[in-house]
Amino acid sequence: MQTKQFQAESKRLLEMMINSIYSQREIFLRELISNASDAIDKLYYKALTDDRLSFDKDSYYIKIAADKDNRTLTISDTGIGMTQEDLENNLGIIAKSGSLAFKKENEAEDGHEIIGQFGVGFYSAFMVADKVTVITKALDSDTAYKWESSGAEGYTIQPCQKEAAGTEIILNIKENAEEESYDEYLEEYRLKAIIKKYSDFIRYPIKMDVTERKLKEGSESDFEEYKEEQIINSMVPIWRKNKNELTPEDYENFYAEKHYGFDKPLKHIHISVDGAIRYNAILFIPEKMPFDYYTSEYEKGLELYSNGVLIMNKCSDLLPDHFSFVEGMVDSDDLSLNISREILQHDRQLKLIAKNISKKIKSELQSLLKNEREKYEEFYQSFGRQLKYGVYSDYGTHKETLQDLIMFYSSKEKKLVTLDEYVSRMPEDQKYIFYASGESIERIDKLPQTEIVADKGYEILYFTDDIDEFAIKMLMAYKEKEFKSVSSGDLGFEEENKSDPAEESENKELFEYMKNALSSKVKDVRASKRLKSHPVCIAADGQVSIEMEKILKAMPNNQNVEAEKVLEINTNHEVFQSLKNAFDNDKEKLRLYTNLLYNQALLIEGLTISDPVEFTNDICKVMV
Ligand SMILES: Nc1ncnc2c1ncn2[C@@H]1O[C@H](COP(=O)(O)OP(=O)(O)OP(=O)(O)O)[C@@H](O)[C@H]1O
Repeated sequence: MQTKQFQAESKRLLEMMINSIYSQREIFLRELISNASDAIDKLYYKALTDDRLSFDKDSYYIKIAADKDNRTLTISDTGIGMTQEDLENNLGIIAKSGSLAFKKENEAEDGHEIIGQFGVGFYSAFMVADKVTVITKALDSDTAYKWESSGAEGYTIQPCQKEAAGTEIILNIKENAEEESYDEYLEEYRLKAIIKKYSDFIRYPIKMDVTERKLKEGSESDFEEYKEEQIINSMVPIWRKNKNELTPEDYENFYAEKHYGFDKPLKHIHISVDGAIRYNAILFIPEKMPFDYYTSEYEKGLELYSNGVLIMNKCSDLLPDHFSFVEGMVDSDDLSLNISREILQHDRQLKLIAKNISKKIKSELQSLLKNEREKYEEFYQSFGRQLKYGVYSDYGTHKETLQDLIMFYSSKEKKLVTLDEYVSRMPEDQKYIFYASGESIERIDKLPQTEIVADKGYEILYFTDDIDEFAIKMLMAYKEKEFKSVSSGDLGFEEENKSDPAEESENKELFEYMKNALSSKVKDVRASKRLKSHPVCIAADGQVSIEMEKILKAMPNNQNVEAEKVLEINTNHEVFQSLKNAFDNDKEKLRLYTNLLYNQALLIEGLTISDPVEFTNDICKVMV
């Protein structure tokens, strides 16, 4: 018989499983039961949507049988089974290759990380077994097949005998090693506990022959043992259970079993609605960002069930983009089983559910922000960008919903603050909500433009994400207070508007000369009203700010949009005296100084200078 090779990635995963020192080996049973339940689900779904098939719920179950003498543990199901081709495709290749490829760079060699972070499914059997045999017969098929593997060297497939459709997975449990005991996976009480812990809500009965004791017939003190088939799980789906009966661990186990995320959820939301629309939902706000979250690979959506039957894995219509990080499921009796994606989009019920869910997520986030600030900030580190993106997208349609959930770093508080917090402590004379944009908090801290606003004692919000300024432009104002960049032309300060006409006309020619020297690079050169200790800065007139220019330039379809730059000179700085002297005595020197100041201002802003060699030559000219 020919031994076939595993696909390279499967082999690696398998080796990790075999050598695993993962502490939670017990999850293999959860994985195998979950696969069995999925297989019955598939059959159930088929029967419900195909008139030729009938589904008698009672004859569908999962059975767990331990045989201590032969050291085997068998998990059988009466599900849809697998064809020879299915066996090749499902058990020889891993579907989640993307996650494995990602983990390659990060994982610990023993596979600890990968097991903890991703559902490893079928292969987890190799954590406890040194040989795995799968006997399966697909629905509508005449032949059954046996798949067998003792590990990474490969697997065999051959025809075999099996009466009914379904799958039987036989694990040859490893011998105990020095520090590892595997016997527990053959113990009734242990298996029962594992099933209860992870698979209690599985909708099909998980049966097991359990040893019970009874009084011997005719005796009053002698007991005898006997075996009795029992259903171990309660079979009530967790989402149909009363919230009061459930513990946080129940939700965490459900999250892990469903592979919603590789972290522990930050928060769960259990919804039961029984009114014009009826549905149950369990939603999770993850703690950590999925590795592909901000990529096009990420698929948002909730699992959609109709009366307990899974009809769609990722129903994207249930979640708006700004809450795309939410994981979970919705079950409604009011949806048709035969529903297609296209029909779903227009389904009134589904739209109502989606709207309802959105409201619920918002209010949960608000209460998290109010009552568990630290947790919210943790959440915000991962998904804040998505919320800000939500403010900006769809022409600002969702800005009202989201404006109280977004936060920015505050110059005064040195931490994230909400817009409401900012506005509520604004001094009476402060007209605007001030913000400054830059690459990082450290860089913004040093921006010359922030000086005068900070000196007035006003708080400044730091915008460090690409999306920040775009979102704020969409918001325009919060509680009637407009947003104002510290770099904008008019900061609305009284003294700013008081200028000395004599001084202005005196400097007019100098600035005109400097502007011409810089030709089209700047729109204007003027005396700064915001600089205190720094000699120079660049400000932007008009709609496009310097930060926005940087972002737009970095985009692949860059339209060459540029900010209208204004070079601002601090007339109280000593450098200004040098400029005046040069203007009176040495125009060539003024030209040199102008170029230097302009390039300095660009560098402070984090912009690139067009000719670095010329810039360094200019510095040398000043030195010699
Ligand atoms: N008991 C079973 N009956 C029928 N098919 C099965 C059974 N067990 C596994 N399979 C098939 O093998 C595939 C691979 O299983 P595996 O557990 O590795 O990943 P998965 O279940 O697809 O993913 P996940 O574990 O993340 O849900 C399944 O998708 C299914 O098609």
